[in-house]
Amino acid sequence: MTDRLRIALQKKGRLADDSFALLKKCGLRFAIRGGGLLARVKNMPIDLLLVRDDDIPSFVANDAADIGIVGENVLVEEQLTSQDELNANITMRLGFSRCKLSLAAADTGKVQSVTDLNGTRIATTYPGVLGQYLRDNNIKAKLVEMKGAVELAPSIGIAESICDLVSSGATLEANGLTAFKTILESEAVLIQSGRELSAAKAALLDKLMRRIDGVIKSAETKYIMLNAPKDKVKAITELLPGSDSPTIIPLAGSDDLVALQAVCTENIFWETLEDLKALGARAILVLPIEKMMS
Ligand SMILES: Nc1ncnc2c1ncn2[C@@H]1O[C@H](COP(=O)(O)OP(=O)(O)OP(=O)(O)O)[C@@H](O)[C@H]1O
Ligand SMILES: O=P(O)(O)OC[C@H]1O[C@H](OP(=O)(O)OP(=O)(O)O)[C@H](O)[C@@H]1O
Ligand SMILES: [Mg+2]
Repeated sequence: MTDRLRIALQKKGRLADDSFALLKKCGLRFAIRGGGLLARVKNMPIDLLLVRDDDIPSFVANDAADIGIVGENVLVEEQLTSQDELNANITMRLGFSRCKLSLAAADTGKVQSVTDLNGTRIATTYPGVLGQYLRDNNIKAKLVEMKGAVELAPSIGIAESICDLVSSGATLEANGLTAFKTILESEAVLIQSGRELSAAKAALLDKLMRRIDGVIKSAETKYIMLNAPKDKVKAITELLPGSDSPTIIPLAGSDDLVALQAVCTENIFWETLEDLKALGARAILVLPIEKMMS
């Protein structure tokens, strides 16, 4: 096999754009064109394999790709349904494409909670995860497997409830359904097999993972600058999320005010700014951080 690191990515769909954006923020230069199934990264020995998301775990497990980006839901489903043990595991959580795999039913139907599921039919595209949940909870129900549009199942009379992905809840609402139990929480994950990589690929993967880590951290991290009364510095510092040692600088021409600057590793909400202001902080600036490496 070549010494270029091969990354399997979803070609088109809910994961695709965020996966491409993440790699671009890590400094990879590539262009995704119409029908291409393989994209070469111009400035690093990396190839991108562009495929359906369902194929990503098995491609990684079978050495068609070194790593992949896929929804945790798809990985777990493949782990539970593949004939042999799937040689693909999570190396890193990526924090985007967050969704839940939930059980849902119509408000007016006979299924309102988990205890009503015995003897009913549940429509799903996740027979592996749902089957495992039912076995673990000793529930006997019939699975109706569908390839998509699962939310339609109750209204067309082929199931009393469904088990499908929920994010905003808009699709459930549009179909008159309400979720009553989450059985899996999911986000995009970086996956890898247990096979050893060549030294060159391992070093490249290490570098890529450090950059991904930096991109994820910097997305949440902010730099805050403000002027504060000297006697309120301690109270103000305690309000700053995820910041332990701010820089304090004297302000020219002022004995009672100082400038305070700090890196906050968590999001700063409007409420925090209002609380800072109430403590006497002024000229508050919150700035994004483009890159970070610790
Ligand atoms: N509404 C949603 N909000 C956020 N993430 C979602 C949502 N729906 C799905 N996802 C995540 O994105 C992944 C891909 O979803 P998508 O709908 O693009 O899959 P697909 O139709 O199976 O695509 P493919 O054509 O690649 O097989 C899902 O497996 C899940 O992890
Ligand atoms: O809670 P919501 O924000 O409404 O999202 C949930 C919907 O999103 C996904 O489908 P998608 O729109 O990707 O369509 P598909 O299943 O046909 O690919 C999922 O299968 C749900 O139907
Ligand atoms: Mg798919």
